Amino acid sequence: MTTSSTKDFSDRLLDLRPSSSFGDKVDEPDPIKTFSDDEEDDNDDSQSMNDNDDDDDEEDDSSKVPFWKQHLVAIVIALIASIAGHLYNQSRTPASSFYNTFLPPLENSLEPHDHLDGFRRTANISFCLKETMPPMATGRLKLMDFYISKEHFPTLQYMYLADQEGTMDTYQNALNNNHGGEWIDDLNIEDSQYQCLLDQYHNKPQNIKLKGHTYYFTDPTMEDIYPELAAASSIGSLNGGGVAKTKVLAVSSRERKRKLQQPPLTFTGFAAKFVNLSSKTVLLFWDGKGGHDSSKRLVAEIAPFESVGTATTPGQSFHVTPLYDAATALQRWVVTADTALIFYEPMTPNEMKRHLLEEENDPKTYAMYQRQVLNQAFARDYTVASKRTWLANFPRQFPMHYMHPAQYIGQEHVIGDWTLKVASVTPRVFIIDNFLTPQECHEIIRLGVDKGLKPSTLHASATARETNDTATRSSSNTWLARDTSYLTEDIYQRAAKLTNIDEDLFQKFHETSAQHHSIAESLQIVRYRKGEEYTPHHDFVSPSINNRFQGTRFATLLIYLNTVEEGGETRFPRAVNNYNAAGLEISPNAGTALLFYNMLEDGNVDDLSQHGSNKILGNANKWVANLWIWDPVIG
Ligand SMILES: O=C(O)CCC(=O)C(=O)O
Ligand SMILES: [Fe+2]
Repeated sequence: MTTSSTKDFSDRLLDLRPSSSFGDKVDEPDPIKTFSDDEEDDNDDSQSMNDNDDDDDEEDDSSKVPFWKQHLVAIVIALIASIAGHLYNQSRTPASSFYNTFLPPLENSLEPHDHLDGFRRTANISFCLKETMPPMATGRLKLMDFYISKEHFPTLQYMYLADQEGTMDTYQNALNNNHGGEWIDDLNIEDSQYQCLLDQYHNKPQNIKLKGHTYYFTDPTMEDIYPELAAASSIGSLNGGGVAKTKVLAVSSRERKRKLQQPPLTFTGFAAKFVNLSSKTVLLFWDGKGGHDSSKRLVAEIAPFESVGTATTPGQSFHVTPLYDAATALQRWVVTADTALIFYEPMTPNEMKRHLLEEENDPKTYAMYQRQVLNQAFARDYTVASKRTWLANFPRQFPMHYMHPAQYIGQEHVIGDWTLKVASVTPRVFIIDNFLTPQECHEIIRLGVDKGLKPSTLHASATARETNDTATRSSSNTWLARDTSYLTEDIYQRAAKLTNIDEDLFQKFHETSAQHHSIAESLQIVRYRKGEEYTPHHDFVSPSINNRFQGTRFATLLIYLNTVEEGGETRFPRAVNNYNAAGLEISPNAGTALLFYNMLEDGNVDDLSQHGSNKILGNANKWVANLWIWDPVIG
């Protein structure tokens, strides 16, 4: 079979090195894990082909045979592979122009396109009557009310004003030039929702809050996820046994009820978010397992009025310290899933106003503080309605990219030759077999090895610095830009087709470009060796509250490059199903892809999208490629 030969091939060519030096390095899983764990850059680290990690060369006992004879087969294979690789991998460098006569040069235009035209951060909130809210295409979104104190009117007002602006500069100016947070009457804002807000502001007594509406995502029930079982129960009771029973109807009602239950999950983790509502940078520490000073670990540095996300488990404690005095805890919290959004808020709103406006004369920072307080107010109402933690920044436009529906487990969507099979409704996970051929898997691994792998890193938010925590993520990785080869180019095209998103948006991401017109990062190639793992984490990132687009990793396309027999399953430990207390586990199968969404339709990120890679148990390495797709745009 093709898959087993794939494995043999990669075992032989890529997994020859003993992995013992890494095998026992991994600690027990860590109860904290930052939201975003990956470098976003595709910088060209010029590491050599053989990644420098302690390959123990095996003793050669046939030393009397001439070198060339010993290695003849390997040399011939390497030569053929290298020529074939070059033929396949048409680079645009002049040196390979010979091959370019066979294929047209790679196109990588960075033409600005218009998917952000008309983007409005305030698009999905309304201050008019509920009845005027447009009906939603999906039944999973329900209307909710939220209430904003009248003091926050200027903050909203400047958000509407900024949304009217065309460029990033005029947008930021409108946000920042807010006259010290005071309302001014003569702003020319055309938005009809804003007009309703203005009416409320004028017509409501001072102590009555402004009332807004938006939609929140409602969790699917077990009946939604298993409609056949649910139907069996209702048809059974309607027919009362008078009709000939089908196989499904033969299930007793107690049995049906049991089958519609989720086993108690073995994993209790969740995403927590820490917001610094103080005007000084703080350090966020996790207190660690030992509970003494030496066990504490730095999670991230949090700038004033910014935030950081981390995955954790109930009962873990965290504290913040001043930036230059890490020994002094300013405040400490023990987190639970119900208190997963934490504000470090040392001053009252009046004190902060006095401090920033009178003492510091800094209306720009005061405006940022107010946006965070507005977010805090919305977060409370969102949680009351949805029973979920608001981990995004209010207001956040709903995802603009297409999302494949996942109505029940086993549902299928056919796109060309692919079938997307729903493996989980919540979180939304699809399995796609034969996304790559075995040869293509080999080629991607080869490109990754050529580029040079280095130990994977982690970072906590768009603004936090990187860390390298081997207890959390012990793999090695590298990045391949879209225009690396015709194959990578093709993978981006396939990804666009599979996700039903305009292919032009998947253009090569240029870090240096101010244009922000890509939604796709470089392809990340990851190798796990025996004993290595990636503890449960979230792929989404926590953007700055100031960011216009609130971009985050909307979807993950994870492609298995080889088949792994022992361990190495991708695990969604909180996936809802009726059969596995460990959630959803998928064994790597060469060429198969997983598509999952890290966001919900209501603009929040999906806490249940938490996932990781189980430890590799056998001697065969695990290789994956992942492609992160952002909404609405990177950065
Ligand atoms: O290797 C896997 O199965 C998961 C990888 C992953 O979650 C990631 O790279 O973010
Ligand atoms: Fe991940």
